[in-house]
Amino acid sequence: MSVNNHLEQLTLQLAAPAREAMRRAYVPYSHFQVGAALLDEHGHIHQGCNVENAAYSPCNCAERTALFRAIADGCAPRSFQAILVVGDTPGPISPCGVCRQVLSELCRPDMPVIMTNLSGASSVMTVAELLPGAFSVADLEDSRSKQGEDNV
Ligand SMILES: O=c1ccn([C@H]2C[C@H](O)[C@@H](CO)O2)c(=O)[nH]1
Ligand SMILES: [Zn+2]
Repeated sequence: MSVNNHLEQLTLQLAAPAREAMRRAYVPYSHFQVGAALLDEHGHIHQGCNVENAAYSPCNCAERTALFRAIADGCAPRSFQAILVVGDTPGPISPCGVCRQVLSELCRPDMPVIMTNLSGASSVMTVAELLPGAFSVADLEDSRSKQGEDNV
């Protein structure tokens, strides 16, 4: 299967579950519903919607809801095949910086992120393309090894 054909198949498979999740968004403040559908290595789909809060900062985006749900349900980090996100945006929805950081930790760098809107616009970027130079565990290791040296 060609790369484009594969992405079309993923889009067909994930668009409806993402839209279904979008309708469950809890958004009394922004009134902006977002849905996500995350495909795991076994072919199971984990849905996510945004969940807001009166204190604003605890708001959780649809992408992170799907990722955290999947991890809580026992999926291994970096085992996912693809995520599709949908919002009522003029063009394909763009994941926020926090979600890009979480995607970079929990998904493989080459995993496709399919960004769509309700009119059918769609664009695809890999996790690495969405956040080049992400802060990662490798950055922590360096500081940890230096701490280890200080402690001896
Ligand atoms: O990719 C995105 C962008 C925004 N939101 C949410 C966060 C907030 O609840 C609302 C408005 O920013 O949309 C998402 O869930 N995903
Ligand atoms: Zn986000």
